[in-house]
Amino acid sequence: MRISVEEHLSWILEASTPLPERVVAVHEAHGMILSETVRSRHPLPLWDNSAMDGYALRAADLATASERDPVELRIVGEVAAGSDADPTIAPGTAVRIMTGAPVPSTADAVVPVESTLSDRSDDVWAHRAVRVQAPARVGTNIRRRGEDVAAGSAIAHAGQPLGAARLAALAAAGAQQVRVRRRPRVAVIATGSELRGPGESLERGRIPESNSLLIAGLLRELGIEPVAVRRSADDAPGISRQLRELGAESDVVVTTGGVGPGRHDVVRIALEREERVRAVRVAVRPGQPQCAGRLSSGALVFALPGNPVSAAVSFELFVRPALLALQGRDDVQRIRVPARAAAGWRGAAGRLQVLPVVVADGPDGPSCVPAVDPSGVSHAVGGHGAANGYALVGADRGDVAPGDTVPVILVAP
Ligand SMILES: Nc1nc2c(c(=O)[nH]1)N[C@H]1C(S)=C(S)[C@@H](COP(=O)(O)OP(=O)(O)OC[C@H]3O[C@@H](n4cnc5c(N)ncnc54)[C@H](O)[C@@H]3O)O[C@H]1N2
Ligand code: MOO
Repeated sequence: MRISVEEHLSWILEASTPLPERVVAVHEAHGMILSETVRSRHPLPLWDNSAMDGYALRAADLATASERDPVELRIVGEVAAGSDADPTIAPGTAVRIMTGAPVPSTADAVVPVESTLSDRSDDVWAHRAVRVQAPARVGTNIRRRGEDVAAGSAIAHAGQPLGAARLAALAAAGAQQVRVRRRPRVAVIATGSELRGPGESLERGRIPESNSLLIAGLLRELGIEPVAVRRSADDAPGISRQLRELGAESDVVVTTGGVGPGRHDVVRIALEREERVRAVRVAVRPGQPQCAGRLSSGALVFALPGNPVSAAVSFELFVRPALLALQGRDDVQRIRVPARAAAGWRGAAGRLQVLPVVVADGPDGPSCVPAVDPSGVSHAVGGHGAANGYALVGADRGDVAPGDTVPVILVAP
């Protein structure tokens, strides 16, 4: 049976019920997914403040100001950022003010220092009196209290990721702690008797193990530090034991290799006994053989094909969305952007083609070029290393001609 990517993903997402919530300090929440609505405790900005280093004054005083006939205002004080001073500005006076400092309640405009003349030739800042050569409109260079965010308005919602900008917004809005979903505990097992670790000798038939680095790295790019990263020979009882052990102490176990129909494809064989795990063939290239579901020991399992690019594509299509859904993320799909194919390639008739590409920006918008030979993608670990995205060519689309527009997702961190 061959099922579509959408069908396999929706089955996976149904099983990916959100993990428990916990309250964490805002400064420890980077990369987590919010599970509540957060409202601003106060208006942003907190008070009317200056957008410029300059002079707070009364706009009416400058009505007649011109280059030929500057208006002179007497300096009656200074307000720096952090100061709580509120000096009174009577007609004909001004105060020196710095960016971010509260605007005195009797001022209604700020004129930047560089549009003024100082009363001292050796200094840009006026000492006793400042001369202004042009009128100013009421409100000029004043950032009004609440113009960015009103007090009590929602600043972030459940399901949204806490990236740097959103965390900064929460801190500015007075949040100290936030409710988030716990991060999944994820274990990784790279299977295959041919695999060798760094520095081990590569006799005929042996190859350097790379999938554990790939999967652990993709997890880290999601902010998840794997709880275990292991290597295993093609030994069914050994793999069953590891799945039992790791499945009991993790939320998710990701394996690579051993899901094909071969005599040594022992992960598939070990998982045959698991009632809630299903083995399917998905209409995608690469990444066709997939096993996924829930282990009797408790964790979700994703048994990905061993071919390195197949493993990477499978992670992108199925594991990443599941890890986000476990954390309650509202949007588990990447944004697709159209890119111009700088070279053409053969499609994957009847299957979704997920082709590693190098995406570059240019004067005509994004373009992409295959990072690997499109006729032999799944094993091409070397070329895949240069890819920063995947072109998604629909099952019914056929070949891609140079200059065609194709949807791509950007995956590089
Ligand atoms: N008769 C058939 N043979 C194959 C089929 C099929 O339908 N019928 N499907 C092919 C497809 S498509 C894929 S994908 C693979 C699935 O393979 P397995 O999951 O069983 O993976 P392995 O056989 O263990 O390995 C495949 C390939 O990848 C290399 N590999 C595995 N693990 C690693 C690792 N950790 N680091 C680096 N490289 C790894 C491994 O040496 C193999 O070259 O089956 C096809 N065959
Ligand atoms: O489906 Mo396999 O993943 O093409 O190489």
